[in-house]
Amino acid sequence: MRTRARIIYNKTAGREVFEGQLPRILERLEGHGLETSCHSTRCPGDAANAAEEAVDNGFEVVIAAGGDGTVHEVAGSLSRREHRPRLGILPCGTSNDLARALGLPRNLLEACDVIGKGCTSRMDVGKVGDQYFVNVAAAGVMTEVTYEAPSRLKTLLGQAAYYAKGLEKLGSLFRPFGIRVETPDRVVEEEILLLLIANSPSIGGFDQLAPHADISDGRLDVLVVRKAGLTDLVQLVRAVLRGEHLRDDRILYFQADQMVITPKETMKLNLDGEWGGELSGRVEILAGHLEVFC
Ligand SMILES: Nc1ncnc2c1ncn2[C@@H]1O[C@H](COP(=O)(O)OP(=O)(O)OP(=O)(O)O)[C@@H](O)[C@H]1O
Repeated sequence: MRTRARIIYNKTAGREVFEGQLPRILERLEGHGLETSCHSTRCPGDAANAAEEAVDNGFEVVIAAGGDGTVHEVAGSLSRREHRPRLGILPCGTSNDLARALGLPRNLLEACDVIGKGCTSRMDVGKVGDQYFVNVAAAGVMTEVTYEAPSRLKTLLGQAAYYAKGLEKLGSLFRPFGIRVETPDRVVEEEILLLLIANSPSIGGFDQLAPHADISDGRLDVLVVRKAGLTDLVQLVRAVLRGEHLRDDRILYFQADQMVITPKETMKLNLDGEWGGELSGRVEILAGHLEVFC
């Protein structure tokens, strides 16, 4: 019996290279003994619905082809279910943070081979309220930029779109916000600029922003940038690029498997680069929740 796989692809992701390669991708997966069928997403949110349908229809493998936004939607739908098909990823987005954390090849045919060879491992999934994330939950400075950079602009300009949108918002970017983060072994209560709760080390194209984050360690890595001025931030970005930011007093970094977040004002939550509602409530890690080809 051939394994039934459903490919859910976002043709608007990254540099829109996926559809042109689709015949070769299908051929490659079929060559590995997979019986494949496809769904092209029609709009934001459609990948989540398509993944729900794939589970209902008994597919054993669901392949997310796109960037982190597409993987976020697919992984979220799988994570909600009791019976969870294996997750494959064909990275064709702009940042592809999760694919990089998993060490997947950027070449789509080679990524098909990873799925075809059938080697998998268990991956942790983060949960905030009733929503899921695979890379990062974030709030504060710069995080609003990612979901406000329209996907067409991101496709055309790649990473530059984030920065273009960031510059446009400079005025409001550096406003600190009060927050309380309570984990089983600490309480952080102060004014901060940025909160990152990371499951993987690569975030927004920065490879080592949360350097100790591991997709399968059953823990979340919390990186807090304390209230700081523009000059401090410039120094911090330099420290990030040198991989020295964890030694900086303006940064707090710790690990936890659960926490309760209470912001002092309404804050937007960004999940894997997508709009995630309002920040607050319980955040936890679901250890080994998804089986992923890697
Ligand atoms: N047919 C579509 N038209 C417009 N937007 C879509 C469509 N299908 C999906 N989307 C949305 O496109 C957005 C971007 O997708 P995705 O994250 O996969 O690519 P990316 O932004 O290029 O990559 P990355 O997140 O890795 O930087 C997501 O918010 C997704 O919901």
